[in-house]
Amino acid sequence: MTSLDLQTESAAQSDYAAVGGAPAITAVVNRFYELVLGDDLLAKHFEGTEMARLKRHQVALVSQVMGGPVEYEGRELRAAHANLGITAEEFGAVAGHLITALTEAGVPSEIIDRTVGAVAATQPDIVEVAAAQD
Ligand code: HEM
Repeated sequence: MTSLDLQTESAAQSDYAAVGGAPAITAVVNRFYELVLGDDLLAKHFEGTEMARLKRHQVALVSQVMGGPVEYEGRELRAAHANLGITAEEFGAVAGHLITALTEAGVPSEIIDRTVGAVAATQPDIVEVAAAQD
């Protein structure tokens, strides 16, 4: 197979398939929450959250964003994050942990860019506290 064949093949498959499907995305999401819960800025938001359910929803959401045959059926993101008082800084920290988890898993940077771009677009639904104006 020539390198051109390889390119054509990879362009034709979804990011979901390219990174290794459900097992790979589940591993990334597990690592992502390890990083989030280990971050003092963020951990307080997850006290009392049922993490198994949250991870299931997050796997479905990331899988869908990556073009996988999985449909996210959790709550609307705006409703799920209402009244949590999430700041722009916290949102940025969470996005950073997602980038770290994807990078550690060896996901190619262009797929990381697409995935994080889609996740970043959810910011208006999730952030309730604008960045400090100083
Ligand atoms: C970066 C973009 C984010 C995405 C794509 C995202 C996605 C999700 C999803 C899919 C759920 C599950 C909704 C459901 O249970 O139906 C959820 C719940 C939750 N998220 Fe996020 N989230 C993001 C950012 C954040 C941030 C920045 C925080 C706080 C630091 C946060 C805190 C939470 C909490 C505490 C819950 C559980 C709410 C509950 O069950 O009561 N999320 N999120």
